Amino acid sequence: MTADNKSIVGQNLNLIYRRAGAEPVAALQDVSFTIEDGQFISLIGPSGCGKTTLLKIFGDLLVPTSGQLTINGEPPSVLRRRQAIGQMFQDATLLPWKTIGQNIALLGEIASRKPPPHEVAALANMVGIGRFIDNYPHELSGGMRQRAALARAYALKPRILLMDEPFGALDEITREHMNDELVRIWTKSRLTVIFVTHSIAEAAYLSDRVLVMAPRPGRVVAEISIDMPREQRPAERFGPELTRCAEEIHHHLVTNMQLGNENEPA
Ligand SMILES: Nc1ncnc2c1ncn2[C@@H]1O[C@H](COP(=O)(O)OP(=O)(O)OP(=O)(O)O)[C@@H](O)[C@H]1O
Repeated sequence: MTADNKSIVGQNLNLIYRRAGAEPVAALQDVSFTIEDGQFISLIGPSGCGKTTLLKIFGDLLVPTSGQLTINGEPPSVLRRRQAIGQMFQDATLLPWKTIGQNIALLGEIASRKPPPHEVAALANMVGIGRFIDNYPHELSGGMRQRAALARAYALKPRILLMDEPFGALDEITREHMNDELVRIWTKSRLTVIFVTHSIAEAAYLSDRVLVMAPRPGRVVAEISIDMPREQRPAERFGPELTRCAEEIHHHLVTNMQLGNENEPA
């Protein structure tokens, strides 16, 4: 595995949570991968396998106990200081007293790079909520609030976008629609996406590559490439090729499943 400046490289990442009076938890053990710049990667695995922990290492919110992560040749801390890491969560986390436009501009404003109104309007249009720029979050549906959160993340022009189950709270059809919207927007920008999901179908549909994880200790047990061209996927959502990929993901999840107690030491 070689580190170059056009990829994200994780080398033997270990993360142990330690708390006084409690058994240490091996949240990640020897996790290694190479992700090409501009790829769409999903992390999937049962609860407690370390997906959020890994995402936090990408976002420089946690430092690995040992091992190294470099993003385009630099540690996550450098990208974070440059505001080059965008984030999106299951909850849109919009400020309720600010309009959608103000929410989209918020992170830029905090970073002293407040986007001008035409840029905010372009971002809102990009995610399909241009008409709602002066509305407040409570006036929008869950899917529309997630669109606003996506525009807010894009406002900083990040190189990498970390998404932690962003569509997990949406109904199935809205989620499918948001998947297509995300692909449409991502295809134009081609930033690197690390996407955490519990949905096998979503992982197979969205990704260039899926990292399947298993718990106790948290580790990557399989990497599955999805080679189907993007433009074919909407018509092939339930077709044989994506179904075969979903079955492969399912196989690795089930094979590595440990029916254990979350309270057991790793
Ligand atoms: N701050 C912490 N202190 C101690 N243990 C923690 C801490 N955060 C997470 N853990 C433990 O580390 C392991 C991995 O947690 P993590 O949240 O990364 O898993 P996950 O795959 O994202 O789970 P989920 O799908 O439920 O969100 C779990 O056993 C969890 O209980």
